Amino acid sequence: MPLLAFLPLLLLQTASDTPPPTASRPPAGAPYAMPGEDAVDPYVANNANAGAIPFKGEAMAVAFHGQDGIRRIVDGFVTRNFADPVIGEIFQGHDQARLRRTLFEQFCYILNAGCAYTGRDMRSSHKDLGTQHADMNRLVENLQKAMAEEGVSFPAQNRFLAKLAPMRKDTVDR
Ligand code: HEM
Repeated sequence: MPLLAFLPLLLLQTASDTPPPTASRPPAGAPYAMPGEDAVDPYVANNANAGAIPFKGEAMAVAFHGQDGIRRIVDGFVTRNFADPVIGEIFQGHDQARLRRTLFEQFCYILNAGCAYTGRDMRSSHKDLGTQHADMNRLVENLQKAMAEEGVSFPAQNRFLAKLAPMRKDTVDR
């Protein structure tokens, strides 16, 4: 009987709960930089900055082993890029902590694994890097190695790379 007495209260509380944040928009007032990261010039956070429309459904998130898998892939990818004998130099002096966070958000958002992207758009974040097509190819190889290490299937790897491919025009100079 006492339990029944609480029932309306419980129902009322559930109904008035605010909906959970969705992957469709960044949290309001998303900060430009998180603690432990370098300051950056102000910009408007928007999922559109991620540069691609997310996959629909859960298949790609599952293929990448959810947020934990995406985190491992991004960590492997960033570590490889900074240590790379060919393109590593381009990354030196850039904020590795920020890159790990924003790349994770971007991949997670595009793979529809439940994140919002709060980083900068691809054109403005790459405008002063002077990267070339060969650098991009090398970067893609590093991503392929990181995805293979996580055990992502080749079809799923290729679907993801096809989503990123159009960003070449914004991230590469010539
Ligand atoms: C599809 C291609 C690419 C994607 C999706 C991508 C993604 C990103 C993201 C999400 C950021 C962080 C943005 C922010 O700080 O708010 C970033 C920054 C950066 N990217 Fe890329 N990137 C791509 C191509 C490249 C290439 C080809 C290179 C060089 C080989 C490169 C080097 C860098 C560097 C050095 C930064 C740090 C810039 C800074 O500190 O201001 N990226 N990239």
